[in-house]
Amino acid sequence: MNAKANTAMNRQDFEQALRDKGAYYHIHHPYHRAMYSGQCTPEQIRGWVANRYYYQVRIPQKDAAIMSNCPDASVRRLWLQRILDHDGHEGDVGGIEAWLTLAEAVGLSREEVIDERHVLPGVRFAVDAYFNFARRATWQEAACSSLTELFAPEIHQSRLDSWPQHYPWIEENGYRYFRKRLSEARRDVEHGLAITLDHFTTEAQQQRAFEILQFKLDILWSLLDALTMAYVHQTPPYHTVTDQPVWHRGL
Ligand SMILES: O=C(O)c1cc(C(=O)O)c2c(n1)C(=O)C(=O)c1cc(C(=O)O)[nH]c1-2
Repeated sequence: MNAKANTAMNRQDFEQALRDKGAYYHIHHPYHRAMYSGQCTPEQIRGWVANRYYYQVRIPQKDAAIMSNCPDASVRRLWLQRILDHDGHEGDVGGIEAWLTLAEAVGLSREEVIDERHVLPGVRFAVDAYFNFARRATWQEAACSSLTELFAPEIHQSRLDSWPQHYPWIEENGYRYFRKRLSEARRDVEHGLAITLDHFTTEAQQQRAFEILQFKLDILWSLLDALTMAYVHQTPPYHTVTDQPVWHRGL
């Protein structure tokens, strides 16, 4: 037998190893833990919602980038649904609009969210790293990077279970986004996972898949680190020299 035996995991073990990466999901970040244990101030909730808006608007652009790199129409036909989920279509205002409803429900104005004045540079850089990866990676690698969605239904559910009781000042209609994502994320991940299990079949490829998934976990964690500096430690960028939000609003 060839001395260089294939030590790749079988499909089932590979899927389990990808799922095990959930140990590093941002559900465990102190900022999230504080949010669903009721320890956040209204300002901290608003800061998270206003900054996460940048993720919301970038996600469909990211998905369009993946589609532009994918020559397979049958994959594109399914992937397209992600863009419709966020941008909306007849009968559904879409996730970006639902996020703006959440923003208003927590006391932000649409205007201050849409103009991205609250988006911290660290958040922008983290989200843009995801977008830029999707642009330059193969569509299979980019699909793999979406697999943090394996863990997303649990985080949306944890907000639905805990926020209304801890934060009675948040208007009920704000929760629609989280409810909407419960089924959408499950459907997305079925597709993303099938692509990943089909494509990453050698040991080296599977190691690459773990690295890609860790990259995405790093993005989500870094986003919350930036929020922690600004809204928990009260040390936003340039705090040693000014209390003004002088950072750029995106180029
Ligand atoms: O609220 C969250 O914690 C969270 C996490 C993630 C994720 O794991 O990337 C997504 C979402 N939400 C989400 O709402 C969403 O639409 C989404 C799309 C994607 C993706 O990578 O394509 N991730 C996520």
